[in-house]
Amino acid sequence: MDIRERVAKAHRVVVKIGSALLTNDGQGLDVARIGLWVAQIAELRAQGKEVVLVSSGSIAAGMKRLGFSSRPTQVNELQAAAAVGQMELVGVYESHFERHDLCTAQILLTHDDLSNRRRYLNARSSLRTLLNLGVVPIVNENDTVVTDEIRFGDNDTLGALVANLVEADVLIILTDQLGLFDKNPRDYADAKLLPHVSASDNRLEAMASGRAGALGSGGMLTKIRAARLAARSGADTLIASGREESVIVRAASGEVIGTWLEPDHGRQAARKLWLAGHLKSRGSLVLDAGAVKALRKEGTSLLAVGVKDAEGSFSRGDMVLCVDEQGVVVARGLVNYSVAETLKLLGRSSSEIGAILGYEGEPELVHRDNLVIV
Ligand SMILES: Nc1ncnc2c1ncn2[C@@H]1O[C@H](COP(=O)(O)OP(=O)(O)O)[C@@H](O)[C@H]1O
Ligand SMILES: N[C@@H](CCC(=O)OP(=O)(O)O)C(=O)O
Repeated sequence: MDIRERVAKAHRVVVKIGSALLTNDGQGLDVARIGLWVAQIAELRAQGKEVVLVSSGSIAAGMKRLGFSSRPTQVNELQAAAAVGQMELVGVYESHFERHDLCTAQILLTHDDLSNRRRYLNARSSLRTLLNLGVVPIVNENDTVVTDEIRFGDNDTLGALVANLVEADVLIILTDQLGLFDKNPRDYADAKLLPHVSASDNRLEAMASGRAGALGSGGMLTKIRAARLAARSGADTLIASGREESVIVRAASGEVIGTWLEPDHGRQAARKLWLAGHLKSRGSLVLDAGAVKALRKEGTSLLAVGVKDAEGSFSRGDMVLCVDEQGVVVARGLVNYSVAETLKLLGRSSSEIGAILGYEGEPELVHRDNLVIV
């Protein structure tokens, strides 16, 4: 099906609005423009679509309130700015949405919330309930409690994980550029806008310099990765300028207004989506060529016989990366044995596990149900 047709039929849309845009390049929250986006979201709701809003801006708004002239680098100052700014942010949204008779809800998430299976399922159920009740959930990272270990750091990733969580059809990422260019338009005047790309195209990274604007955090790189993550649940992603007239309504009708990043494979099962969203790993397993092939081509579990080395400080149940002998990540999964046990099992067959460890554990190092191919 053509992208226009597919997007126009979308029932569930996630809209992510970035810091650079929300704060009008550091001048405090752009209240008037927020009003325009809210009116467009209200229009989508009137068309019967469900919308989740992922909004940045708490740190930038808090910075202004607290009189910081640049984004703090210390975690405690970032946390303080976020706590102050989030109040203002949700206040502005709530008053705009109220004018359209729409109810909003604040959802603050951390990476830990989504990597813990029980909390992930709770977050999913709350979001779905709110959508069924006609509420517009407004999601941000819970910056006040995060430390580097457990933060997403950029809201593009959070937007994609929310798209996975609610199985959205479309993720719209609004930023301060017209879309994805073949090189950074801040640095190159001749950069060309790309209207359509495949989310999995591995040439995209090279086009996106990691450099973000003064207020944003991830630049285009995190937006491309977000599109790939969203593609796992079948969502089309649009990166577009939040300053274009009626951008949200036009985007949701499938208009080519920026860059569409299309999924090129089918929707993954819900449990695999949760695994794919597990972004922090505790170690890695080095696979031989036979194991790489078995995982990629045959979708098998990972057995110790195909593992040559193990690194890190993982315990049973932790997320580990499966890499090939050149260090390229092939898959990620939840491991059944600690690093100390894994090192004893390297290259050994499953039937030997009991004799080596002194107890009978699972025959696989990583079961295929707990494994996602990257
Ligand atoms: N190839 C590219 N195309 C467009 N923008 C790019 C590219 N490479 C890097 N960028 C930068 O990414 C920035 C947007 O990311 P960011 O500042 O994190 O915004 P946001 O707060 O909206 O997430 C742009 O202002 C631009 O300087
Ligand atoms: N959670 C942070 C947003 C982090 C951030 O700047 O993200 P992004 O808009 O993706 O560049 C905040 O509300 O300030």
